[in-house]
Amino acid sequence: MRISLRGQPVPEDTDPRIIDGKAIANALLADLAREVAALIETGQPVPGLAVVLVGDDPASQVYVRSKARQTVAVGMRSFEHRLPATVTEDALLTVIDRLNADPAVDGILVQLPLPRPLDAARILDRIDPAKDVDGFHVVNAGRLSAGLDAPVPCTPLGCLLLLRQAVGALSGLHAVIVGRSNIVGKPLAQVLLRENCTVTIAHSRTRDLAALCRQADILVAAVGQAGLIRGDWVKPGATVIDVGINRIPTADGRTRLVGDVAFDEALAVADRITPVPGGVGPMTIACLLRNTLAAAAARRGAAHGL
Ligand SMILES: NC(=O)C1=CN([C@@H]2O[C@H](COP(=O)(O)OP(=O)(O)OC[C@H]3O[C@@H](n4cnc5c(N)ncnc54)[C@H](OP(=O)(O)O)[C@@H]3O)[C@@H](O)[C@H]2O)C=CC1
Ligand SMILES: Nc1nc(=O)c2c([nH]1)NC[C@@H]1CN(c3ccc(C(=O)N[C@@H](CCC(=O)O)C(=O)O)cc3)C=[N+]21
Repeated sequence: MRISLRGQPVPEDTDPRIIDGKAIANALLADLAREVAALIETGQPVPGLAVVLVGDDPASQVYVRSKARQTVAVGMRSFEHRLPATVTEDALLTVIDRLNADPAVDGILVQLPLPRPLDAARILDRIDPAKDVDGFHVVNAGRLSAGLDAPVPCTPLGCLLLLRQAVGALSGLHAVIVGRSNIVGKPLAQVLLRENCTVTIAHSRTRDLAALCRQADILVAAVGQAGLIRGDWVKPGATVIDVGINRIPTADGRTRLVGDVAFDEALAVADRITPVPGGVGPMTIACLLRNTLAAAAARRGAAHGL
């Protein structure tokens, strides 16, 4: 057993190459709780986050519950709106209009994916951009890509904060992002460009993905395919950020969560790597609450220290 400087035994599974997203998220949540308390102490109303869940997708229900619990834990108000999968687009838009007009609501999140045939783009674009804590509104996405002030979508922001801790200065590094969705790949590319990385975005039509990945100083996987990225796709010394969340069956008939990266293989080659679970996932929720506090402070015209 290893012994730390303070004389405490170090658990066998703390490998300094594994980026502890859970611990970094908890530190961010503790900062947020202090900031929320300070805001309330100045006599300002308690910040509030509304989450809209349509349908009964079990994974979405787990996330929404976890978001509500953590919202309350940092001292904010949580409003949950559950609607049946059969809700009409007009009825859903009416709910958004009500939340836009509600002074107790600082942030609005519509959980994705939405059941068919609801048009996600039309619904997201109805959210008041000032309350768009996901940063998915077309105006906010446009502002981010134009280099203007905008809320950074939660998962890309979480990746950035992990990279700053793990790598430090990012300028000049080659980042390869596998995945080009509007919620992860594209906004993360904007964020890393802003950090002066050289950014390559890969997707399902990319030729010789393995050779491309091997050029990456920072390799981000946001695909949704368990173990797609193999150890020999990773450049020695690279930092690997695994955004993927895949539930795979185990031998005993249960399921377990894995990322898009073959973790043990990549750990043997990479300098630093995020695990799944306990990597990007917890950061996503902490960043959602950070964006909510920022929206609340902006709506109140108050400065905040984050
Ligand atoms: N940890 C977290 O907080 C979050 C995790 N996730 C997880 O991240 C993953 C990605 O999510 P999301 O961005 O919404 O997914 P999407 O399904 O919207 O996008 C997946 C992307 O991966 C690309 N792709 C698919 N197959 C391959 C392949 N074989 N080779 C290269 N590229 C491929 C697709 O390419 P093309 O565009 O050509 O189809 C697409 O651009 C999922 O596992 C999701 O659960 C998502 C959000 C938050
Ligand atoms: N409007 C919207 N905004 C989102 O940000 C959004 C969304 N819709 N739809 C779904 C995806 C996915 N997502 C995750 C959040 C937390 C974890 C998370 O906390 N994961 C834990 C494990 C949780 C578990 O055990 O299932 C971890 O990785 O350690 C994962 C994934 C946010 N998303």
